[in-house]
Amino acid sequence: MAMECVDSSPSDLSIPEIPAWLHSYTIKKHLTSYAEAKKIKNYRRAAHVCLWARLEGWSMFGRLRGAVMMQLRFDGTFGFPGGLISEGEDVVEGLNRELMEEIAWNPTVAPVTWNDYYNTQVDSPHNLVLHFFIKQLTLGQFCDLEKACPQCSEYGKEVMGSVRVPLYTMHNMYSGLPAFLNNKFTSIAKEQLLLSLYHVKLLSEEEVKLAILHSQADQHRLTRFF
Ligand SMILES: O=c1[nH]cnc2c1ncn2[C@H]1C[C@H](O)[C@@H](COP(=O)(O)OP(=O)(O)O)O1
Repeated sequence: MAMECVDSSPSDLSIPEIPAWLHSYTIKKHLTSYAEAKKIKNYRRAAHVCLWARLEGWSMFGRLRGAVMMQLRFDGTFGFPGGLISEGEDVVEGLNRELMEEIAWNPTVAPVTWNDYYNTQVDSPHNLVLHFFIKQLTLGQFCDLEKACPQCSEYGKEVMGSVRVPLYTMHNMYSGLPAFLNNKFTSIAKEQLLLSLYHVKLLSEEEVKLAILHSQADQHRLTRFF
């Protein structure tokens, strides 16, 4: 018997416009509205969130603009916190539950809500609907969360730790964000990272383009070398 699905989503969820140059690089799966995604049968649903905070200042490596959280997963890839939504579970409730398990998130402090919804992509080969959220925290909340992460129930199991994404590019034009982009990411997490950085204006169009270009340039150098 099919289980009744709880759904607290508002009827007017819209998808933010993605400029063509970014779309071609970041939208690797079928982009769809939340309403359309709800009609898809026999797919599992997952929800992940980019948690970030604004941060002014400089380090010895470059300008600090913000703190963006990703996590090293059990399989050695990077991804955003979140996970599979149980059958019949509301997406936002399921996401907050996953965050409690994976990063010791306290949903009473700053719950992820539908106001943080960003978009939905359908991963057909894997029968997965991927909902993505972007949530801004205060820097204090972000730092508290970083400290709490190792206390989560999945620490050392599904989650090997949280990381801050380096948002600067160093003088060699590779170290920092371009090098980070050459890590292995799960599913569409790398594309979601670039979308998030552009969407919340932590990076300009030019900076996103350069980060992509410099990460690719290094791959080509390595290919030539070997
Ligand atoms: O960060 C991500 N962005 C997009 N899709 C992702 C991300 N992390 C995982 N995924 C995909 C690939 C996985 O098979 C499913 C389920 O996610 P996961 O976090 O592994 O789920 P559980 O924690 O095991 O519930 O989503």
